[in-house]
Amino acid sequence: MDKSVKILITGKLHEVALNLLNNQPLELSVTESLNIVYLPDAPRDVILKEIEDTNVLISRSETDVDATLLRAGKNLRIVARAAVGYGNIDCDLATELGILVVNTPGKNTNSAAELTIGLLLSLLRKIPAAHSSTSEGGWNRHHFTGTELGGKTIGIVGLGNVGHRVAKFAKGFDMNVIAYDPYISDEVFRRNSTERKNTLEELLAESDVLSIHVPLNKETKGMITEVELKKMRKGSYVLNAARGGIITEKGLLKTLNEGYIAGAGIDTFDNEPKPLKELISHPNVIVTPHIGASTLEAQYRIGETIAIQVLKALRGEIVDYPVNLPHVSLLGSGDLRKISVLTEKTAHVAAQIFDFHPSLIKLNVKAGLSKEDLQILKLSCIKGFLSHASDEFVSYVNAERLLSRRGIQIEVNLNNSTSSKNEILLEVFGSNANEKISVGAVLYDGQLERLCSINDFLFEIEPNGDLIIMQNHDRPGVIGDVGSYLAKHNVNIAQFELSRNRRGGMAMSLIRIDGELESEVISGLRKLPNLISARLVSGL
Ligand SMILES: NC(=O)c1ccc[n+]([C@@H]2O[C@H](COP(=O)([O-])OP(=O)(O)OC[C@H]3O[C@@H](n4cnc5c(N)ncnc54)[C@H](O)[C@@H]3O)[C@@H](O)[C@H]2O)c1
Ligand SMILES: O=C(O)[C@H](O)COP(=O)(O)O
Repeated sequence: MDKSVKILITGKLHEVALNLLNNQPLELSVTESLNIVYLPDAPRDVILKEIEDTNVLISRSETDVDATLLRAGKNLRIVARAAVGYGNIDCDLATELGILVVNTPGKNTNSAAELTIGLLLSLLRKIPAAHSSTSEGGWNRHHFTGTELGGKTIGIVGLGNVGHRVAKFAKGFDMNVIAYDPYISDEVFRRNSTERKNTLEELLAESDVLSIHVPLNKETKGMITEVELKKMRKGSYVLNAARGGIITEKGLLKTLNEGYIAGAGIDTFDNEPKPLKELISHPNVIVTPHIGASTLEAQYRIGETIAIQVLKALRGEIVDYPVNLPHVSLLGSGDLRKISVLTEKTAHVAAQIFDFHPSLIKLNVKAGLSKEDLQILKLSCIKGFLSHASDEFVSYVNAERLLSRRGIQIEVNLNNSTSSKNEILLEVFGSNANEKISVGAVLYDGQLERLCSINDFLFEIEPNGDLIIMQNHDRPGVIGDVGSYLAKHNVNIAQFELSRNRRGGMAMSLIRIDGELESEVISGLRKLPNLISARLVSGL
């Protein structure tokens, strides 16, 4: 079977990304071979064809990762946006399909903020027009009289990474900086020494320059129309290096034509790569072709980050910049990662040993973790539990959604303990009082994993490879019969653990085997004398 992972890249990436993917560093190496298909600027029909057997898509703003593309990507597991804005990705559908979306926030902040200031200086000092005129032999010193930045007020909409950096640069030019961002605390405004405006209207009324730095989404689409622009003072300027569509181009063009807005600097448009002709050719408009992130430095940082995100995700590790991983604080803690892996394995065992319809899962964890960490354990538990029973791809992304669709509740309890022995007890309940199973596991010293109980039976077995779980009457000869039977079928036993409730009573055995087991071997095992049940627990 071909185990290679196909990575389709549809935007231009810095070579550092390709180098990292091609020569994975030891600590990030993945077991599967990677088949990297690099098609920057590929037309849509080519992408639609290539996506069919793609597992990882790495894209930039020119690729619309819409429902058509996502649904065509039957094997798609990761969409990696090599930048910040993911308005061009149908994240809801990606979540529904269990596809992880990652991006690289903060890696192009400086470049986008510098371009914004570049547009502002160009606009107020008429640099592009002065350059064209002078390079054509003109010397029109009076025609190019401009306006200073110093003393003017810049109104920033969205005081996130880029907005905050633009504010910092603007202060360097002695501008007054005001900002509108209802989603951040007063503390952030204080830290940035930026004056908060509680409404967009207030901000518009006081700004000489309006600079947009919000993401494009349902709320921000069309948030600045002709009406909002007319709330600014006549002769004001507008900058948009965030996303086309936040300012309506029709409204902007109208106010420019009326001479109400004195000029605009625009890097991002409604219809890229074919923006509105009247807007880009307007004499008071300065335009660039969405190059806010296009610097060597930003592209290096983005390339490095996106390759690492993809490798981490392929290794099943927690990524640093998930877009659609719900409520998970971004964790790097080794202990948490190891406990979550063991939780997933414990849930995977539990999912293979009950004979009733589960209605409630209780995950009890004894470890030195914080309350926030419980979310990742919860997702690991669901992932381990459902991946056995579901044909759907179960990931950290869609785990909660898939569980609730099955009507199963989950409860996670933490007993905070700083002991070197971390304990996991997973209980699964059905709707009748007698329907309950439990599986316990322990992580010793942050590294030694052991499965330590199933219901009332105690063990100490490594949860790796395939396990046979067998119940039998505690009578002489059972172990011998099972050993000979497995040997006859060429099955090598790596570990055998027997536990019984009382002498001559019931016993349970866990047998860790090397290699894979044919299902007929398990059926045959069940027919041995004194055997009550035998199941194979695989995929650990
Ligand atoms: N031109 C380019 O090449 C380029 C480069 C980088 C970023 N961008 C774009 O710039 C935008 C900002 O990027 P960022 O890295 O600063 O993102 P960010 O997430 O750090 O900041 C966005 C800010 O907008 C605020 N916000 C959201 N909705 C708002 C609303 N309705 N009203 C007011 N504030 C609101 C958020 O609270 C947040 O503080 C994004 O759209 C991004 O795609 C463009
Ligand atoms: O959202 C972003 O980060 C910028 O718009 C840059 O996107 P791009 O470099 O993929 O065009």
